[in-house]
Amino acid sequence: MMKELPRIDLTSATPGSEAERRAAFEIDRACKQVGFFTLSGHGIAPAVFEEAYALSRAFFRQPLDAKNRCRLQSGFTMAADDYTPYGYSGMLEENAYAYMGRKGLPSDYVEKFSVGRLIEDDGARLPFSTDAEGQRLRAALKAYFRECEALTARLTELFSIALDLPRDFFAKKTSASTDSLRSLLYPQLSTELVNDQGMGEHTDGTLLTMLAQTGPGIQVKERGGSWITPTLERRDHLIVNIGDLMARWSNDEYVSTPHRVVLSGGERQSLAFFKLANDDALIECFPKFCKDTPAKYEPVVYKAFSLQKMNALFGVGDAGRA
Ligand SMILES: O=C(O)CCC(=O)C(=O)O
Ligand SMILES: [Fe+2]
Repeated sequence: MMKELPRIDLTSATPGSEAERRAAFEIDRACKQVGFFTLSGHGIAPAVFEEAYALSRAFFRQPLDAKNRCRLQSGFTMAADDYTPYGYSGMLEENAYAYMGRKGLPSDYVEKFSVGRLIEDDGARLPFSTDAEGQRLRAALKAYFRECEALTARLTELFSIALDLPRDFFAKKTSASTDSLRSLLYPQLSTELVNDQGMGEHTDGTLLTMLAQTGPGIQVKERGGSWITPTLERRDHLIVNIGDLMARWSNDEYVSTPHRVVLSGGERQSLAFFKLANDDALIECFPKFCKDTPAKYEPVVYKAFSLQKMNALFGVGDAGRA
């Protein structure tokens, strides 16, 4: 039984180096085994994480009516089917089980503040407060978002090496993806709460997810069914997992592993970055994984693949929202 996640260190993994090939091979193995690994040596400065945590925490500490002013009216930025959320969402507003199409299960004890690619445009109208604190939060989340974009670009190059694909394969498939970043605050477990569910068991719909955390809380269900609680040696290390999109693309050779968050003795913050694909990207079994075995899935355009899940989460169609 696995106790900890595989660890990948990128310190010497410069493009073209032997260390890069080794890291690609280790990532490949981790994705087949558990679909999760921890990441160090990635080059994001500790201060970038700490700014994002500190300013998010200051935001969440405000009274509810101040936080409620930082919501998008529609909940979304553009058309009704554009599910890039921006701004605040409160405790028990979302339900990770519903996202999985499972009805009647408890909602999540977590507060979130979300941004997407529009954060890179300083002129974009986004639901931050206009005071100095609001603008500092915006700058901190922008800085972290940009680091996440750069790092996932590097990680997807490692995937392309592992998968015998051209180095720029994923860059082309993700050039206009509606990636998002969510800053999360989980409350301390207390007798006022009806359960210890920070986030119900789910898989991510993503290509990749990168998670930073201030302390343990996420639990990963390994293939045997037992739960691993990963710990990080340092607050600037990351937990990376692949999502349903990568699982499907790899003919399920890579696993999109269920995970959940359990509340405990202290408050916990996390930063979750979700890397997606272009709406028109064709998701068709990587040649490496359908040489000897037939492709399990029909080719699908990413937009069609993702809408089904998002409709369930946001209560469109019959999946409902708890
Ligand atoms: O906050 C965490 O630790 C996990 C969040 C997560 O799994 C998600 O948002 O999909
Ligand atoms: Fe998740």
